[in-house]
Amino acid sequence: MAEQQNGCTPSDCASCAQGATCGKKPVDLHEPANPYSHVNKVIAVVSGKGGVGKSMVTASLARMMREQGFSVGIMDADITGPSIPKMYGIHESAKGSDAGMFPCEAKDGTRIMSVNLLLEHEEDPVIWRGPVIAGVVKQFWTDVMWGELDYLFIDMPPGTGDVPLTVFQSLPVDGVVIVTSPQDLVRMIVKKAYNMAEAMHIPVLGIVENYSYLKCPDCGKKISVFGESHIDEIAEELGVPVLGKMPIDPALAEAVESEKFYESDNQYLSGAVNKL
Ligand SMILES: Nc1ncnc2c1ncn2[C@@H]1O[C@H](COP(=O)(O)OP(=O)(O)OP(=O)(O)O)[C@@H](O)[C@H]1O
Repeated sequence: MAEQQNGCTPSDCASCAQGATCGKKPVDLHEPANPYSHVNKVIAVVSGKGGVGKSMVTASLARMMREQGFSVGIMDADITGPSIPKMYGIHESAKGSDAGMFPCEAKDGTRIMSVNLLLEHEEDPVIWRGPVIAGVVKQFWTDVMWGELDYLFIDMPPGTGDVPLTVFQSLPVDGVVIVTSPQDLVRMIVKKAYNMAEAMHIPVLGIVENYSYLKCPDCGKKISVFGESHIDEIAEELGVPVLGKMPIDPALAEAVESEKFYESDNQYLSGAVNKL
């Protein structure tokens, strides 16, 4: 897992000849959860680049698990581009007590924390430097009272910068879901995300392809808007499952636009239920 320094893990140390004397023993950088949080599984949703619909996939996975009867939270770690609260029609401010901050609860019971719930006006831009942003994400773990959760999904900012690094090092992430779209650079981009997770010793649970195709409303033909998909080959090469292929679906876009994602019923990822 993320207990590493100089590329070593505790299990590496156990079998290393220098294990007893090495001054570079792994340091556990994990931050403690808020005492009022009991989270069973933490899943980070990542993408190697922006614009692939990562928030859509995060919320879709959360919805799916919610529909299965699990208690679910979403941590919106995309601090400079938060979109989760609006998808669920949440515009209020998060409340707090001496013990920490309460996540806001969506109409389907999904608990949400996002920087937008802490800003005076939700249109205010977040103009903070990387370390400050990373610190806020850490606080979403240490200071938020998530309560009992079966799943906490983290909507990560795109790429492999400060925030993903902080999340992987500081939070007990159980697995990563990689989101991508069927475009030319996809092989390289997926591999970047995969390699980052591997470097942090976090298992990749699978890949979701978004914008896979568009179904013609008249004849039902599938149109590959962004080119032919290569996700099956890439997933096989990496030895990870494809959790689903999501088409461009106007019903999903409408659920976001109308801020009623809590009503959306996305079947495209149903194959992922047993893999999370
Ligand atoms: N499969 C889809 N079908 C229809 N609309 C989609 C789909 N995926 C995403 N969208 C829409 O595209 C827009 C951008 O999606 P989203 O907010 O998830 O991207 P994002 O999280 O900003 O992407 P990234 O974080 O990768 O830059 C949203 O308005 C969303 O409703």
